[in-house]
Amino acid sequence: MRISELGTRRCLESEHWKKWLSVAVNVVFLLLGQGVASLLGKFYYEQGGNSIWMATLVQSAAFPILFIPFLFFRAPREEEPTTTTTTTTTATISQPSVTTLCLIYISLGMLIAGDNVMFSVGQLYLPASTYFLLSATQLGFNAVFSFFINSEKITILILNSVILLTLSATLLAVGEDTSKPAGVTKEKYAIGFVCTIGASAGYALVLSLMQLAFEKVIKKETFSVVLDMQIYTSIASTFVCIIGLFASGEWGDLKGEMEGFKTGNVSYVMTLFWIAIAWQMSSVGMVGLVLTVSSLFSNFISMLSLPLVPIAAMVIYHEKMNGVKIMSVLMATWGFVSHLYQQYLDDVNKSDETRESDSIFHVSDECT
Ligand SMILES: Nc1nc2[nH]cnc2c(=O)[nH]1
Repeated sequence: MRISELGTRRCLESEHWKKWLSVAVNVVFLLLGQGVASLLGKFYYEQGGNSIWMATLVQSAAFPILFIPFLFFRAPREEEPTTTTTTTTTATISQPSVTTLCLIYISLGMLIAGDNVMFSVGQLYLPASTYFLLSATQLGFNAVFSFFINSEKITILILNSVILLTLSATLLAVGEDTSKPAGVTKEKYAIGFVCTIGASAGYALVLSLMQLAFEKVIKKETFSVVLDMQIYTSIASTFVCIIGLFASGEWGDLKGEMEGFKTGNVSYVMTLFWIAIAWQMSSVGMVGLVLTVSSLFSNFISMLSLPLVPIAAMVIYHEKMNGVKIMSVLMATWGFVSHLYQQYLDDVNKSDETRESDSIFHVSDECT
């Protein structure tokens, strides 16, 4: 083996480990962020919070905290097209125009705002059991969108993991509170029902479109691309929420909501503040996983946080785990391992293909 070939192989291996490390970090961000946001979101509603637009606004409004990593990881914008070198050819990857990027960020941001508002309505109007049941459709929607929009192969392992996690989320509904939240009329219940299905489909659509934008337009795999996507879509989404907050008249009720909050004013502000931070953390993980793995995997990890919440409640509040919840956690774990194993097989296949193409000595940007 030539020394240069050995160097390239080592470099490819190090890229491979970097990818898996980045996947692990994104999984932790998404699980932790989504878990904390869900627990605190529940607390907000239980303590007397009932502003749909405020609950939606906090899902995107803390984007300015991302300016800190943005300054460190910002890649200088290339003026020239990026070139990828092989020994035989020099491929040119053209950069998308600013107009194209703006259109992508604004439309995704508006879709995200729509999803978030439906997500908040569902949580406010539905009992936990119905909410879990309906949210369980999220992965099914994503499998369909991934197939049609992202041309993903739905293998037996992926299908197995989708079915297991859907069942796991469905099981969580058993034994949960089935009574309508106080003050929820039949009409509001129906609205909550439709909105939760809409949010499940909307979230899956957003993730698949984001993957499409990364693969077909942005064509780069860096942390700065994740930050760009998260910051710019959050700006658009926050803008929509502020309009909604004023247009709905909820703005005028916020003072009363804060004063009526059972644990006090400071607790009200702190709850919203930490919900907002947790959503940013979760969203960075969510976008990062769409970029490094796929929209389906990202949605899968979002859903995984559902059965993990009872475990967190057991550790933090010493709540009892019943048999059904244990089953739900075991199914989710099996589904997770199944999905991860598919990723591993895909990775091995990719490495084999790269090795084969070593004969024409293809070298990625980082390894030249
Ligand atoms: N519908 C929906 N919206 C979200 N926003 C952030 N996470 C989720 C999720 O799991 N489902």
